[in-house]
Amino acid sequence: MSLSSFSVLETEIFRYIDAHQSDFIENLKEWVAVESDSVQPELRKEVIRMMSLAAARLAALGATVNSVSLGSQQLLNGQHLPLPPVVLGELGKDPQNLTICFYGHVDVQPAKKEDGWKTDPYTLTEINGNLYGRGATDNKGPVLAWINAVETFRAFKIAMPVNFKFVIEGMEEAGSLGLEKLLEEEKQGFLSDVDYIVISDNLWLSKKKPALIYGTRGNACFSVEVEGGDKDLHSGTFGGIIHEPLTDLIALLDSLVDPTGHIQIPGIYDAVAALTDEDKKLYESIEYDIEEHKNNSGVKKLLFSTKEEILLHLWHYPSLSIHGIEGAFHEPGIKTVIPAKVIGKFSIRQVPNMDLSDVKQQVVDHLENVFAKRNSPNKLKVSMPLGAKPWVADVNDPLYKAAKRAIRTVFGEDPDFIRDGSTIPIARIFQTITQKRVIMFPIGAADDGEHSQNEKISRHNYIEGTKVFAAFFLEISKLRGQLHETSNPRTNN
Ligand SMILES: NCCCC(=O)N[C@@H](Cc1c[nH]cn1)C(=O)O
Ligand SMILES: [Zn+2]
Ligand SMILES: [Zn+2]
Repeated sequence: MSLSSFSVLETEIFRYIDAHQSDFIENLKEWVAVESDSVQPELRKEVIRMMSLAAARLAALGATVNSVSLGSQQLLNGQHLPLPPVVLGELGKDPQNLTICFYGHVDVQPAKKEDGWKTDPYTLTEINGNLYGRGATDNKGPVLAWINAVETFRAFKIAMPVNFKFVIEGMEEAGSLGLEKLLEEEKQGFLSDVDYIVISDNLWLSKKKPALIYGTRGNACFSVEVEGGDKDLHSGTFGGIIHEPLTDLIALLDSLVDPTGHIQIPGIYDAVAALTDEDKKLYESIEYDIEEHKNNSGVKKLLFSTKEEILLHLWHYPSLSIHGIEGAFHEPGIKTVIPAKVIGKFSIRQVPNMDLSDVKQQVVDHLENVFAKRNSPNKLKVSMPLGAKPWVADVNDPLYKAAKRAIRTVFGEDPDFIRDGSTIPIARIFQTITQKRVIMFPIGAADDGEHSQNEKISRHNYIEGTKVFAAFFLEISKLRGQLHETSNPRTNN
């Protein structure tokens, strides 16, 4: 097929997508109606039902579908809960074509109308061009946009420009239990002939300007436990004569970060990669509205006032957040207790070239040092239950160039190349296992409110997102032959 016939085909394809908007929105409505909340055990059967719908949707496309069982998980109360299967789909096996593997998830965060939703979270509702509903942008909308784009090519009954593979999971919001093991097992099987992996599970930085994501931070999650005696005590009887575990813990937590956001753990910034000129150039050109970001957060003042400082502290530097204290009295009212054991939770977002085992050692050394100065007889235990490395891609990779061209075709402008301060651990896992390039190709806008009340995707982003994926397939098909001329994916530490 010549390049000029590509543009005729593109026009036809875009026309088809416009003409089928209502069908595509109806499909999203059907998916949003399933309360596939993976966080609450009582809704697990709905997640499993959602996986069957996703499998059926892929089968209707003509894909070969395998719903792989992951067994069960054991809850803290000892109860066993079935894990939803992972859906592996495959469409097309033309040896001339490149094979793109799309990863997405169809489980959602919890949502209740009384949390402050304007509409029922499980009834997709269009208001002023926005489609409101839980999962609309995270991640059911983007998964369906990809499927809509594949369906469009099928409708034209032409040779497919690429071979497709799908990995759709139902436990992303609960830590992707079992997925890494399955991907490891499929390294020589399902994943063996994959050329690229595409993830569309983040947002643009702006409401209007498209973006491609080339980096995410990792995360090191810590628990710090301070234990005194074996039972809670009355503060009237013991207050003033003992070392209180919660007082120790608050001192430990207070030692971690100063009021400017600077982490106080010695050595923590030592390995942070130097800022390159290329990074600086990318940051300067990014469209970013500080006021809008501040208003979205609901806070009165940010720690930094310039775009560059804010982006650097979200993407390029580690940050430390304190999340909570287990065992501390937190209910309303007064309770004059001294808790016997408390566990503080905090996490440190990881950037290239931090090393998780070094970070763990630095944290342990620092906390033990602070604790030692308190001369407390209490027991201190520090652990790192979760460690995810950062992920960075090369924006000069032909894959990113193909995505940029697709965006220009559909949106009429070049994307911003941005990072995401949060963590998508599966990107790095895919890259490590397959040794293939991963791209994060978002279609949702900055104000979509993932995980929040009134989550939405706009009709515009959903439909134009479908077109941009279709255009991307054509661009990828032009990469045949170039693939082996490029180097292996950049692996940061
Ligand atoms: N925009 C995508 C966000 C995905 C997300 O929220 N990921 C979690 C994963 C995580 C990290 N540490 C523990 N869980 C996140 O908090 O970044
Ligand atoms: Zn998501
Ligand atoms: Zn999410």
